Amino acid sequence: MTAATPGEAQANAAPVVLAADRVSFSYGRGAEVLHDVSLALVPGESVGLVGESGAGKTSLLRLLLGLGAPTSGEIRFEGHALDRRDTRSMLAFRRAVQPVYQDPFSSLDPRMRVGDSVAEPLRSLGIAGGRTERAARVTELLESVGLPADAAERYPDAFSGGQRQRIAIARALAPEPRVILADEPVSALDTSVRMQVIELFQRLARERGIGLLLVSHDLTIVAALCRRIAVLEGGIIVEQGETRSVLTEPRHPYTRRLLDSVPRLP
Ligand SMILES: Nc1ncnc2c1ncn2[C@@H]1O[C@H](COP(=O)(O)OP(=O)(O)OP(=O)(O)O)[C@@H](O)[C@H]1O
Repeated sequence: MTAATPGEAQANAAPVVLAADRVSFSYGRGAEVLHDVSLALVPGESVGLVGESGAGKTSLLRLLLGLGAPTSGEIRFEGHALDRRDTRSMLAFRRAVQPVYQDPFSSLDPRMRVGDSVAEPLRSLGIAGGRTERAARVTELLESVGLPADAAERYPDAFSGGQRQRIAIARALAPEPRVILADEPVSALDTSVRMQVIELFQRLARERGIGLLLVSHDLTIVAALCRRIAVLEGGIIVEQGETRSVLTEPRHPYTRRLLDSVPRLP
């Protein structure tokens, strides 16, 4: 038996922050793209969501972000079904659940200084603070993702893809989220910086007790980062569990096929 890391110990005891509970979904009158999906996120634990293109990963993420409503089943935040009419709990939800997207070139406004981009959630989510307080918070956030404080005064085009993704992560951290939902956050980056950004996610999740859902088609990255894994095929979670056991003893033929398509796992 191996000792649990602090993140794991916390995860084992922590209550579920965000969950999909028997969620099915279709776009308009189209066919169902998610069928009876259940997935739970707890503070400090990283879950990898893997599956081939079209499996429904992004659709599930959008529902977990409250950007659409399930056709049946529920998205639950802190034990309650999301209710758009309840503005107070929706505000708490929007603070607590933050996205990080795939393409750091389009997710940052090129006309906004980096500091303003990072501070934007503080303003839009009504989080207290005057100018000085916000500036100090932006400095702290940029430093926590390994960027110099003077980055705040510059524009996104002064930064590489990896640095831009760090800026996007700093912005996601601004409202002190309990969960980050990351959709292929390193697949647009050079291979050489992918692991650095992944390690940053890992460190932040551990140090700040943030739950992370990492959508990826890359099993190597999920194996490196995530304690749990959920495998989605055709809108159905065909396998879910501890990453180590799922990847060493996959039970579902689809997981085996996914594994076979990876040249070598670390
Ligand atoms: N806006 C939309 N309207 C209608 N159908 C959609 C829409 N977005 C996605 N779909 C369909 O839903 C299914 C799931 O797509 P989704 O993007 O969630 O999969 P994915 O696993 O994230 O794929 P990828 O890895 O390529 O991003 C696909 O069949 C897709 O064609």
